[in-house]
Amino acid sequence: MKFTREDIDTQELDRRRALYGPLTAAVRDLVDATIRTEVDEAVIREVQATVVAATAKLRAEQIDGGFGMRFTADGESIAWGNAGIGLRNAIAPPLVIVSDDAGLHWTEVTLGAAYEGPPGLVHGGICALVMDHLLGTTASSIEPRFTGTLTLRYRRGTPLGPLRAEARIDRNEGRKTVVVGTLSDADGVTVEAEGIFIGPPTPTE
Ligand SMILES: CCCCCCCCCCCC(=O)SCCNC(=O)CCNC(=O)[C@H](O)C(C)(C)COP(=O)(O)OP(=O)(O)OC[C@H]1O[C@@H](n2cnc3c(N)ncnc32)[C@H](O)[C@@H]1OP(=O)(O)O
Repeated sequence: MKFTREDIDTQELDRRRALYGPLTAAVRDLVDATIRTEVDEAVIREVQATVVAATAKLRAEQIDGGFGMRFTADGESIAWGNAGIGLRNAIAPPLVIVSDDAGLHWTEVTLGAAYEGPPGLVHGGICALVMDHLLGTTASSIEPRFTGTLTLRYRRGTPLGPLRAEARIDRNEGRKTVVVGTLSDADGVTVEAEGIFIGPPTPTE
């Protein structure tokens, strides 16, 4: 697994956020526009050439493989390629996860046309992505945990649009943490989730 240390201070981190965040937002918007556009064929071809040229510019200097997870000297994590939260990943919704002192973790996110499965509804795999990441973050609030088993019950279709997901730890069993959660729209729960998240063995195991 690719964990590296990035020797930068908060100011530099903020500078990079301000640089890459708007680029990612623009690409995300491009994805949405590509799905929904109804412009003329000539314009489509012109835009394609522009996008290909822009991609070639970004490709001029690239890292190998995925972005990995980097940590600053202050211990702040930079998971900018992550499919759920990545600041540099236009595929990520992106999720912003918050928590309270009582252990509730939640995220409010709007999923648009790029996340469609059945017409007008969120793709089931995207619901799983949201719940996996939220439940995994909840499980990892004390120490890192990886998804062992994720069980979802799709109670009804999840409409595209604004959604809220919540999670909390149900119980800890040694290095297993069981987390439960829900995904909801304005009318209530659409998906129930339970996950078993597993930490690395302790040195005595
Ligand atoms: C810094 C970053 C964080 C930052 C936080 C970021 C949050 C990220 C959220 C996203 C999380 C992900 O997507 S993670 C990516 C998806 N997940 C993965 O790739 C994990 C792939 N699987 C594995 O690496 C492994 O199978 C593990 C780690 C899950 C388990 O391997 P292991 O450690 O060898 O486990 P093992 O000794 O056999 O078993 C330990 C105990 O767990 C149980 N167990 C084992 N596997 C499973 C399983 N799949 N489902 C249920 N239970 C299981 C066993 O019965 C046993 O229970 P008992 O006998 O003790 O009762």
